[in-house]
Amino acid sequence: MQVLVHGGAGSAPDDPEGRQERLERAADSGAAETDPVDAVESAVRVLESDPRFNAGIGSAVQSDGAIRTDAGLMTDDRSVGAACSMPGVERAVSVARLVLEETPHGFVSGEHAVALADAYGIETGVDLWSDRTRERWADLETPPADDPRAQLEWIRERYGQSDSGGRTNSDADSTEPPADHDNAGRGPASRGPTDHDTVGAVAFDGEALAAATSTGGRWLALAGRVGDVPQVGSGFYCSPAAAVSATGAGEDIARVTLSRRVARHVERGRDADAAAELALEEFAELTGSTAGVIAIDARGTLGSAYNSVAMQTASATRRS
Ligand SMILES: NC(=O)C[C@H](N)C(=O)O
Repeated sequence: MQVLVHGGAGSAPDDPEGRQERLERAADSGAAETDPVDAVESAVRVLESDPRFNAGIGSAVQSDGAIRTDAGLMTDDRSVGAACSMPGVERAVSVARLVLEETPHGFVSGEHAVALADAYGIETGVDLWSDRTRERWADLETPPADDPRAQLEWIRERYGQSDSGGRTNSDADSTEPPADHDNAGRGPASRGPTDHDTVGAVAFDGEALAAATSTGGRWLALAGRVGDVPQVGSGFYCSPAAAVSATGAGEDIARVTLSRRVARHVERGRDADAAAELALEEFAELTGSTAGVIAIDARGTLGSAYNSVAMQTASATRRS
């Protein structure tokens, strides 16, 4: 089994070594499985349970103060499962798998996805807050949780343009270096320190492929916002040619269906690495935005590309 994982495209992360270790552990855990679906689920779960990543525990907080998780999973026979907007669900990837395996649907949302998870024994009601997200949220002057207009006003200037500390665009561009100075002067989508950290995995056992992506979305997003991650072809995709997982500015990834683009380039003859590079170039040209992708093709070639400051990846291979 070959497994490649990512820990999100974005700014330079805190504790890169600790995160890298966890990514290696996730890849190893996936490679120990004998089925690619088990492999991507297992790898993603290792990352969802780690508060340093924006998936499961430690996920981003939406404008009403709630944390909602999203995930998508796909196999090379084009079976798809996705679930979104799930408060209290750490193992979003397992709910995506449940949708794929147990329902005639491809995508289930919100309270119904949570109820479905609960009915099938996936833990719900989990406290997804980490110390880091609690502190960051407490530092913000937040709008009333029951006023969507006030929330929209509040996020309008902040979403994708400032970090979770609420600095404005002009603050971030000022000569005074912000705390996360690694981000200063970069594209808007790279500024939020917790805007990276979405997680994903792709796996290949020599015959079959699978892809999965899981996230808490992005900081300073309107309550109920759903990004690319659970949208098939955008945050994840798998065809007989390649399995792909994407990360980055979700609205921009979705409008160019970034993951599908990578698989299409493999279908037309490129290997996973060249396909990832090419799709990301197209993405950057079309949107001017920031993202990253990982991919594995049906020859077992691994690929990755990103145009953010950082995107950590890890891979593992285990012969069965
Ligand atoms: N960090 C991320 O990758 C965020 C994710 N793509 C979203 O927009 O929800």
